[in-house]
Amino acid sequence: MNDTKKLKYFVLTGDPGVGKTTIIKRICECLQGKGVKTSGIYTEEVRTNGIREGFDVISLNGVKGRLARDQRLLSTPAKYKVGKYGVLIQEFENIALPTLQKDEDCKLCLVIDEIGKMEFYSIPFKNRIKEIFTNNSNNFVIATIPIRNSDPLIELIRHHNEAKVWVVTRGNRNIIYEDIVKEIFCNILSN
Ligand SMILES: Nc1ncnc2c1ncn2[C@@H]1O[C@H](COP(=O)(O)OP(=O)(O)OP(=O)(O)O)[C@@H](O)[C@H]1O
Repeated sequence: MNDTKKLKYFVLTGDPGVGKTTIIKRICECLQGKGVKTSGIYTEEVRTNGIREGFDVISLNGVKGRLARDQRLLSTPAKYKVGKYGVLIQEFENIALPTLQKDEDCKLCLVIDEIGKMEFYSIPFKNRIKEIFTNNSNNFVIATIPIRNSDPLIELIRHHNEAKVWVVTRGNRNIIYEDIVKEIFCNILSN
């Protein structure tokens, strides 16, 4: 029997640093090139002389802020930490939240790379994610989630009946892009 399930959520997971953000950027370029409206965020490692200092959050329209930094680089200790990194919630929210506004008038593709422990220290962000994955909007979503079991909301996303999840590996990261794009267009065009 054919699987005719309608998909709204296109989710990537995989080990840290395997290439998820790189794939999402390619997908966004492709969607934008075909006239699909996109909005959202990427997160990226920040390294100096090869040493990881933290992570930035970058909106699709190029506005950048800090998501987390090595505590030793912060003048004021952060309230929330993940490993050695202090999470800069306000800076993250300033960039991320405006990009994830409701937009019911058109077929918008929201891009959320990533939905994880650091980001969930922001309650407004977590609430918005919950809303995105539990309401009935027109929006499509491309998101990344951690490979390991974590927050119940992340597990809801992983097992959502309107989601397809791809596990990115070093073996498939150069070819998986085509399958994801095909699936997205199949669902966007048939909606
Ligand atoms: N297909 C690829 N071939 C070679 N190098 C790659 C490929 N994809 C990504 N990389 C490199 O691997 C590094 C990590 O890539 P990327 O940030 O996309 O991974 P990620 O899974 O999103 O990481 P994170 O878990 O930190 O979010 C980058 O330096 C990137 O240039």
